[in-house]
Amino acid sequence: MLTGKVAVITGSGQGIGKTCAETFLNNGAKVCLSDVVVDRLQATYEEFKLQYGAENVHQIPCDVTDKTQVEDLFKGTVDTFGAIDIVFNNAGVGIHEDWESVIQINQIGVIRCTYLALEYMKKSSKGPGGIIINMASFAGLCSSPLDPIYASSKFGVVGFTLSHALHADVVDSGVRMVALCPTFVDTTMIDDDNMKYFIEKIGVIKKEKLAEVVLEMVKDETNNGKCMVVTAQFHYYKDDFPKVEDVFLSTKQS
Ligand SMILES: NC(=O)c1ccc[n+]([C@@H]2O[C@H](COP(=O)([O-])OP(=O)(O)OC[C@H]3O[C@@H](n4cnc5c(N)ncnc54)[C@H](O)[C@@H]3O)[C@@H](O)[C@H]2O)c1
Ligand SMILES: CCCCC/C=C\C=C\[C@H](O)C/C=C\C/C=C\CCCC(=O)O
Repeated sequence: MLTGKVAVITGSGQGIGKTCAETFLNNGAKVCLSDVVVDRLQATYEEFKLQYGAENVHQIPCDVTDKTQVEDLFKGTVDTFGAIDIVFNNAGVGIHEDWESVIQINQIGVIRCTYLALEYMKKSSKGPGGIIINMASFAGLCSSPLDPIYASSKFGVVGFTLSHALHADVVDSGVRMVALCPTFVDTTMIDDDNMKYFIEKIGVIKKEKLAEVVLEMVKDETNNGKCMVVTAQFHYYKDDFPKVEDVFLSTKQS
């Protein structure tokens, strides 16, 4: 159970973010919903307020590319619920005509939210500690010619998360930092003819199943610096990323 815990989820007006919000609420957490699309956010907020009570759900519109809005998101959550224990940096876009905005939203947005959330969560700032889950993708672990920019943004999230988890600012902060790499999930993001071939080959993850894995990650207090891979068939922490000391220790001088 997550009773007494407070979660912030970016991009939670629909899709994976909305389903994870529902799973957290069902497990006793208070949730601050957030999205750049305000009418979608409002509709989800109204739905959850009826179902879970106004004391358990809050909404703050936020574009993760805007520093002031991200600051207002975390400050507003603490003002409303008293603290932040869980941040799910989920907001993202798929195939998009403007490649620079994909990097801005999917990669820089995650980095910005991580830095600002840490200020409210770390124990040295009298925060409660907790977990920051950064949404990447299986496309952040393999070459994906369908959309190299999307893949690049997600490789960036994996690299940042695994590296920042080991940074001096994080290791003693009481905050765990974890990356999430699902294959295709049943949201409108995958409504694209070019993806059909791959989807038929590897299948689709149900949002509800992915949300259960996210819940498992929240409850696992030993997962700092790990990367969770989720497929339609199984999920596991990928543990074969070399660490810098492994690379240097295994390098023979010629
Ligand atoms: N659906 C998949 O197959 C899949 C697989 C792996 C990873 N992902 C990732 O999961 C995340 C959620 O995707 P989804 O499938 O639920 O898609 P979705 O389109 O249903 O949801 C994404 C949400 O993010 C919001 N958003 C977009 N830009 C934003 C911004 N600048 N600021 C704040 N919010 C913004 C959207 O309004 C939307 O509500 C994304 O990061 C995506 O890359 C999706
Ligand atoms: C790589 C697909 C880019 C499309 C972006 C839109 C939606 C993304 C959804 C998921 O994040 C994709 C997840 C896993 C796909 C991984 C590999 C597929 C390889 C396809 C290719 O060869 O490009």
